[in-house]
Amino acid sequence: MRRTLIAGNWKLNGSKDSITKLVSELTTGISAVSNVDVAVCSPYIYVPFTESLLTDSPISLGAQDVSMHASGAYTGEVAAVMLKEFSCKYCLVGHSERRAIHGESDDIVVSKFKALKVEGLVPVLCVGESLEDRDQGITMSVVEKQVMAVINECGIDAIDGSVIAYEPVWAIGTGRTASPEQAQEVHAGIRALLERFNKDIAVKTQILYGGSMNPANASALLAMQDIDGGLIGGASLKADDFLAICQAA
Ligand SMILES: O=C[C@H](O)COP(=O)(O)O
Repeated sequence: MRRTLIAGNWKLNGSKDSITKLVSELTTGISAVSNVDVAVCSPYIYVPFTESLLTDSPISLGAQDVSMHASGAYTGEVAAVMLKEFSCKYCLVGHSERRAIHGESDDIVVSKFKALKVEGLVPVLCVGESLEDRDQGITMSVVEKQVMAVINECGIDAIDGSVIAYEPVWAIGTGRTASPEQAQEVHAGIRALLERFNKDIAVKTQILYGGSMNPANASALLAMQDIDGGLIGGASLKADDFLAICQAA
């Protein structure tokens, strides 16, 4: 049986003060949550600070991005081995904001995915279609292409121990959520794709939904058969909302 994972993506938000308050509220409230894996993905600069605040907490730490390189003359980059040194368990790769704003291609996403696997971090591979893609009826082929980029280069075994997050671009930060049925259809499609290569890995892999998930819609989304958790943006910045989503799971 797959465990549920609720991961907060703080994006470019926070300060020492606000993170101290948020993590304090989360670590207090998390005792009421059971049978759910919970993680927060901090901005790089606050990773060590967040690590110290999470000491002895069941909440795992994650990062939002990683360099495809292990070391060297890559100004401004942060390597997977560095994230590991500060207890990051998870790291996002291929978030739509990085694909769209920073021009990250599938090739770059795959290289980052590989860099994380080398260091034993859990990549959270983000995939999803734009509104235009959905209107053209090509949602599944867009998502399959993004997942296949990793399988073609790294092999299906690399998906084992990784997480996939389906995030329709049109639902991110817009308040517009995919309906549970729309999300389930894509999640089932992703699982069917994995199953073509390896049934066990398909059954084991956690597939998260992301895109305006909040306390009001979380239960219905998380009740769907192939939705194994959430990647939460805006609502992860408010402890009450994030904890309510964890409880809904
Ligand atoms: O990584 C999180 C997603 O981009 C969802 O963000 P959101 O919950 O603010 O829509």
